[in-house]
Amino acid sequence: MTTIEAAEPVIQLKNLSKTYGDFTAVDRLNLNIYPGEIYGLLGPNGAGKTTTILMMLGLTEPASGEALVCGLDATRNPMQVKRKVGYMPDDVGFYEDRSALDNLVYTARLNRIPEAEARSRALLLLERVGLAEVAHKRTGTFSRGMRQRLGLADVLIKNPQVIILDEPTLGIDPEGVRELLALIRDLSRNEGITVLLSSHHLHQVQQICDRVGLFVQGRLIASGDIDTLSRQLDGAPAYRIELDVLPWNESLETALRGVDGVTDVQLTPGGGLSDSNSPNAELATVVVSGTEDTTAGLTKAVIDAGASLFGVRPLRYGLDDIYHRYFEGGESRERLG
Ligand SMILES: Nc1ncnc2c1ncn2[C@@H]1O[C@H](COP(=O)(O)OP(=O)(O)OP(=O)(O)O)[C@@H](O)[C@H]1O
Repeated sequence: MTTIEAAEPVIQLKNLSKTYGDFTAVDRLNLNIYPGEIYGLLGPNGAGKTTTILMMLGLTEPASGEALVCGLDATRNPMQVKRKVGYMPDDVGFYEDRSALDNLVYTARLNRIPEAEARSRALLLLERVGLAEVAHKRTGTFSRGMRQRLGLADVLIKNPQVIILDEPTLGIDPEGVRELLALIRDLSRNEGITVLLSSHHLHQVQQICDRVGLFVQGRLIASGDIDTLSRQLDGAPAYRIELDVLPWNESLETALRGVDGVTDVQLTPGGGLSDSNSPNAELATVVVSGTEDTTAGLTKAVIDAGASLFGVRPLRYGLDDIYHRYFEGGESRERLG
């Protein structure tokens, strides 16, 4: 158990299911999200992300199971949950003919924040999300990126413990995405806010989330940090290490294959580099896959074989690799289920 997991979860989903007629949109979902975490719910369109979020907010009733948010059952206490949770839907609505400031003050009023405090808080938040200069402009003139930043200010006005963001980066240009993600990360790190965000953008999720859940056809097929996810890859080797060695021969290959934890050794095609000290010899670059970090064993094997080691580079699986393996491999998905 990590330190973060020693704390009480802020969000606890227990065997949560949702059906529409015969169709199961969310299937026995179990998930804990801990204080201050940024958790990414990652999945393709129709996977059930929005339905799950709506159940956490008490906006749609589960067929079975429980959604506890800040210790409250969301289905039974939607109003109390609403006070503690800021929710930003994928398309945030504002009064288009009113200014950014007016919109925020209006939300503050709805949340029973006293008038004087509402205005100062709104101005502070506009500053925080980089919209201070357009505070008095009508939101109808705002770009998608500006609207999302205003949406973030809008959910923050009531000082929530948790923010839930549904596809927050949808339709924003790359620079806008970068700014919004930096802002979300900053909020989490500096203010201890717990963040759940849904997305189908792998790279974005990978940049800011502490943990990620892969959601497919209503089921969470894997959850964890990037390293844990890669280890869960249905027995596939989680570690790859690139080595530059000289000379490359069969006995060195056998030695490397014999190291504990090694599952494969592949010579990189065209990976040979000239060694400046012996121009006639070529450095070989090999990729060694394994179920664990085999660096120490590989280094020893190269030296014991009388060869020279010129480079060792760990290659990590990106979330992209992981995502595609899960999403493409129907067969392995079955086995995981
Ligand atoms: N009110 C509804 N009635 C019937 N089916 C629904 C309803 N709401 C959602 N669904 C279905 O449930 C499944 C999950 O939908 P959901 O919107 O939760 O997915 P999602 O992962 O959020 O996808 P997206 O990224 O497209 O929003 C989809 O197949 C959708 O068609």
